Amino acid sequence: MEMPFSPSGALIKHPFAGLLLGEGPFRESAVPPESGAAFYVNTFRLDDPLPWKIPAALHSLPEPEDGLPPAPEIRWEAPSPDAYAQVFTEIMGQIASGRLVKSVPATPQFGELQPPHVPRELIRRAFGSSPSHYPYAWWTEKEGFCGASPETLFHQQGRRLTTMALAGTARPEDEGVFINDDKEIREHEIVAGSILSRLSPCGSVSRTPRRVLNLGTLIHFVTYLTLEADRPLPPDHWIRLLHPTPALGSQPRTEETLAQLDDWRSRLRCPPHFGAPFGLLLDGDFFCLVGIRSMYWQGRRLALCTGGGVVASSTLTHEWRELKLKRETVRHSFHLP
Ligand SMILES: C=C(O[C@H]1C=CC=C(C(=O)O)[C@@H]1O)C(=O)O
Repeated sequence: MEMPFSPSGALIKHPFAGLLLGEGPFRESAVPPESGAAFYVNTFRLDDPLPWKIPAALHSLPEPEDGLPPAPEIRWEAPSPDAYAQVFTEIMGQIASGRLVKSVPATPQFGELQPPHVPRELIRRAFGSSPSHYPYAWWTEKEGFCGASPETLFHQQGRRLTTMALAGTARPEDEGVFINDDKEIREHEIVAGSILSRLSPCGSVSRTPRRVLNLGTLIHFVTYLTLEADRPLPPDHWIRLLHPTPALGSQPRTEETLAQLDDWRSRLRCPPHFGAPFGLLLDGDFFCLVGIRSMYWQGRRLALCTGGGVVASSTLTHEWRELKLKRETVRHSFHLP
């Protein structure tokens, strides 16, 4: 497939409809359209007043053929552990004082894409990732982002909402100890329990037992949850109810803990869209990803951002290694060295 792409666009892989490309220019709206297609693009803080982006045209793209052009050269800078170590210490202090149970600091590695390549070429490289990943992208002429996320915030079909708790990370070869690791189990159960308690007042909820999701280069714990809602509610309601789950946000989630996380993220220079909901509304069906495993760009400057859950038993070295492991996974999903 030739690389499109229109000067502005959006792309997502939908579980049933496949790979869909929205071509700009987009009409922006505070509310979703009654019918047709609209992308939902917002920041982690949900501060875009017009998050519904209605494309000029929507195209279905064929499954990617094999074969990619050689990888573009990217000059990566070594990520600096100092700011991360400082934030980690502050989070552990908040946990020790009982004000916080969990938080998810996220930090980027910066790089410079070398000419003649442009970052939009990266989008095509994320298409061919495994069936457990959903490629997504959003771009204008000057900036954009692209990733392949294994995490859905929810999929809304009528009154049914399917969602997941995805948290707890290890290398696939460590699965034997991972499944017995109290810290990873606790990190996961904080997320699953929080989603369950947010959804329970809204209807009848069921959850699967915790299991291991193998993504090839990483494993996670995953729990799937399904809600049959008592009444139909618009996508924005569910976005605000669920985002951020403690897989990306702080537990407990209060104005104060959200503001604190915002401060940590900006000190770590985390891109504003990292971990935000990214979705597609298609005639009443709304599929929404959590925007992780991604790269962000302005001009040729790139940021590859990753985060990881911090709980009472976390250690700095372990967390720093996990961020590195996740960055390697992102590079792998973009077929980059
Ligand atoms: C925040 C990220 O991952 C989340 C999803 C799965 C496992 C996670 C973890 O174990 O910390 C994170 O909650 C990321 O990849 O940047």
